[in-house]
Amino acid sequence: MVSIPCSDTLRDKVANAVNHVKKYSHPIILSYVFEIKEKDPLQIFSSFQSAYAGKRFYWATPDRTFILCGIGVELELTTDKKFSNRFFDIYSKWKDWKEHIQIEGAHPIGTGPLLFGGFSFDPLKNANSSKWKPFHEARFTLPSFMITKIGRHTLATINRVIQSTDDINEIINHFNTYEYTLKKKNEDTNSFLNFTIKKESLFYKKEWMAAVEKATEQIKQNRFEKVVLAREMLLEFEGSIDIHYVLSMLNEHQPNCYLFVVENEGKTFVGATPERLVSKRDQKVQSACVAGSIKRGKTVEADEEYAQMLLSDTKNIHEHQIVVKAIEKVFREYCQEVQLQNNPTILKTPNIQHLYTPVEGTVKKGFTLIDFVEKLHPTPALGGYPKDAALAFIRNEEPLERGWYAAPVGWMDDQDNGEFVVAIRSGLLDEQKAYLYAGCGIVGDSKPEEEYRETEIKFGPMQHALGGKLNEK
Ligand SMILES: C=C(O[C@@H]1C=C(C(=O)O)C=C[C@H]1O)C(=O)O
Ligand SMILES: [Mg+2]
Repeated sequence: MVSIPCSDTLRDKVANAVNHVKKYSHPIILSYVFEIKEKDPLQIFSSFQSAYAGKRFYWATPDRTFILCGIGVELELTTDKKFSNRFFDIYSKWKDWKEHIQIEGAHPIGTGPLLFGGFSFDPLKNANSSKWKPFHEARFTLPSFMITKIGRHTLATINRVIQSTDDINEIINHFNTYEYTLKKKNEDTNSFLNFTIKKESLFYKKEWMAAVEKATEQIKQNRFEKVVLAREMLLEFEGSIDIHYVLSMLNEHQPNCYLFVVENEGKTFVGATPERLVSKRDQKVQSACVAGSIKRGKTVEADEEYAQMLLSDTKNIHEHQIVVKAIEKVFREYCQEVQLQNNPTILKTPNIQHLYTPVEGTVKKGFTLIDFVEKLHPTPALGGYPKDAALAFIRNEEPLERGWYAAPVGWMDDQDNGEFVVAIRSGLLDEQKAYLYAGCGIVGDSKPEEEYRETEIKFGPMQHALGGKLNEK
């Protein structure tokens, strides 16, 4: 098992790093990667609750074969730039840092210095509250240390930003302390539901239904083809929400979904989404068209019947094809080879089933992960089509602030690998309050009552993880 080198070698590395800082007048990120005994990242997440609450992140892929658990904030990059500039501003800040990174130890993709964070859905939406303010238009952090689970392997990364004025002994101490912390046995942590829902508020039902009606009229007048309208639910609690409990519930009850948690001091954005926006590993990029929905059946037969109904439903197919067309267009432009199947299949999560078309490609030289994020977001699965007309409609008619809901959340490393999901089936936890979000794609033949029912199903996973009911199937 590889470990942090003995202190003499470590001293040399640190001295080298300090020289680099002086030579280039720029701080450096020194990153150590080493394998540790198999550990449960959920347990690690919770064992740092008291010392690092507000400074953690968590990420798991739908099959849970790739998990990140980040602790502490070594570096924070934020931007309040509007439009596409929020993407490129973050990218250029990270690019500056990329010239000043030293990594020690074998570091497979997903280890070493990587940023975790996300972007706002729409910087042009007027914010009437300060609910999302600490999240900025984009915010990414480099963790002080991180656990990466790849299959059965558990790797640890310790990062340190070294400034020219830093003391060498203190830096060495940083690495040794975290190495000790990561290797020691974690206490078993179980959390129990010790917070209960006091009040559930749903806002603006009438206004929302009217907005759906208005959208269908405008679609029939060919002003646009599709728009996604979302709703907000506020849950108020007796006792403080325990994020470890919520995450454990999502982990257990939402297989087939990505898990993400972004802590930001007192606020936490958390969700279990089935929808990948884009992943890039070396030159391979993947995205997914997820749009068109139907409930789960109570029996295997009923479930299959619903799936077949969805696969042949013209309204849902139309809703889905708009997304396929838009994502395919981006891939054809930015990739040299594109693979996608002609017809959607079914993606099932415990609460709902969706039409699903995965898209894959090999990126053309010169395009980056952030280029894809910028160009894809929001896909017509979350915004609509055409993009600008749909966004304008959402801005004017949707009675809520989306913040980071339905926006890209994920990670990126220094070699342009990374993955972003579409942050749906999610909520913003703020002490004794949780704001949950759910939306649905409106097309010409959408019926307000049916779409309303679809959002109720989509609130289900977060409601349940917070101690509320699991939607009846
Ligand atoms: C907007 C949401 O979901 C999106 C809308 C869907 C639909 O309308 O069929 C399906 C999947 C998602 O792309 C949400 O869950 O909040
Ligand atoms: Mg729908």
